[in-house]
Amino acid sequence: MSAPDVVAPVVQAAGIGKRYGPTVALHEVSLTVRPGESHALVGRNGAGKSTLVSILTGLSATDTGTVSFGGEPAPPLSKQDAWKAHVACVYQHAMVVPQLSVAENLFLNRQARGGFAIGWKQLRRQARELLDSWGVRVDVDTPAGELSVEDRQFVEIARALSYGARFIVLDEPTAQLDSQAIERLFGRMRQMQRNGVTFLFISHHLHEVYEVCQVVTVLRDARHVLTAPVEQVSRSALVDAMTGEQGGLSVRDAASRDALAVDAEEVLTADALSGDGFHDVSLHVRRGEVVGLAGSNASGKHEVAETVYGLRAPSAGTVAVEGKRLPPGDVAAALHAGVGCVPRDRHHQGLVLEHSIMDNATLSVLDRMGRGGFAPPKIRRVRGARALSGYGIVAAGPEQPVAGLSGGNQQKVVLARALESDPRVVVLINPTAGVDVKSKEALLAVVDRVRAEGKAVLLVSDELDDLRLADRVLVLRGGAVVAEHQAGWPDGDLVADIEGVGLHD
Ligand SMILES: Nc1ncnc2c1ncn2[C@@H]1O[C@H](COP(=O)(O)OP(=O)(O)OP(=O)(O)O)[C@@H](O)[C@H]1O
Repeated sequence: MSAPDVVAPVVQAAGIGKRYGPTVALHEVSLTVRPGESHALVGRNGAGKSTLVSILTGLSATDTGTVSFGGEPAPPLSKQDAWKAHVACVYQHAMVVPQLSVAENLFLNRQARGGFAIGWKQLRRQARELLDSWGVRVDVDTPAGELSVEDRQFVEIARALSYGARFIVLDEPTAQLDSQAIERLFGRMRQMQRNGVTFLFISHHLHEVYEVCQVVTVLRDARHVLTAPVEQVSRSALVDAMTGEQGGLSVRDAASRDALAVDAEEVLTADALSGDGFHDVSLHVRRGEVVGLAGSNASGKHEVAETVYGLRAPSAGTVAVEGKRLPPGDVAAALHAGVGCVPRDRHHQGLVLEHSIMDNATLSVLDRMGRGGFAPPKIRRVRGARALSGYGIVAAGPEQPVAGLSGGNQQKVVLARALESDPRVVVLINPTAGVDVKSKEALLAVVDRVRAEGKAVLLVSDELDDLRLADRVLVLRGGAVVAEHQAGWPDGDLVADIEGVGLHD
């Protein structure tokens, strides 16, 4: 027998099937993850990745098939502590109690184990020892809600390890991290891998799969289509496996478009804006122009965009649409003045999860569609159906609650909603977050169309592919605009400005 067969897989799922009503989320899916590897799980939005993870982590039951850990059958779903000893998933969204300290989050509900209570001093010491032992440098007294996304993820990983799990699922862990934080995460993953931790890594950024994983599994339309060492699968073969088509990807570059009309009038004016995390930022966006904002997460780019669409009030400066000043910090007024937005956090600012696609897609335009803010269901249904086809949303129909959509499909609903009101200014914050490579193309084509219609677009993104659409990109660092690049910029120049390093440093 060869060596790999001797060691039982960390996890083995065989013949997994799962339905949600009429939707087949998984059909006869199998997955084997070997100890010590970082195993990528990729697929288009709605392919079944999150559903598989919920089964592998004991959150939902399978309809068919089995799961085993280290060759032993998985515990019954009622024994959640036993699952925790095998596996944990770190999600994009925090699974910590924000008001409680890091130490409390780490040892919550475990203080009285074994019949004796642990004192606070001991709890803090244990927390510190745990974090130290995995090289996580976070103050244990910090309220968890104040942690950066990066630190919160490390704390959640450490918590999982403290339960004895050596198999960690990372569900789109890089989605909210800037490039430096991503490098730190990957460094930490490699280090933990050397210490016997196995990862299942979900990402829509395929280059990350090549950077940090050794094996990749592809799901497509609820089915397993491929498992192979990453060095045996080219990027285009991976995209083909995900889409079931041949032909790779194409993203348009703003540099290839006709130049803006010289007399295109200014639609969005932000004048000498200052606020929490930024100062003296001015923006002038004309009809049919896409202006990109780039920078690290601490650069202030999100805060500037959120001030433009009224989520934050500036401490100084003004925002105007077609010369009319907007009242500060008033989202509703910005919306009425013609500002549509894709917010940073779709769960808290973007969607009403328990409502249907058609309700969410028409949310911001209700007052224009019918008396008293209630659109007739027929109109909502038609518009919902239009959103499904126009944005390639995978769903049972316009009446499906948004909560039952995959993450990427939820993001498409947010974009549909932002544009439904036919705004003059569109503020997009990470519009392709969580969106699969192929859908990304379609969404970026929407941005191109919006520009052609003469809207002014402010596009905040961490992704160079997204920023390629911009006629010019402003780079923020330390809350101020430090550089401006016209379309056609070389990647290296933009990245150097974002990171604040000279190209030849
Ligand atoms: N709670 C639910 N109710 C109804 N349908 C659901 C539910 N959860 C998932 N689905 C459906 O199951 C299918 C698989 O979804 P899943 O979330 O596993 O996809 P995914 O691969 O994780 O996608 P993404 O990359 O967009 O996160 C989708 O068609 C989705 O709409």
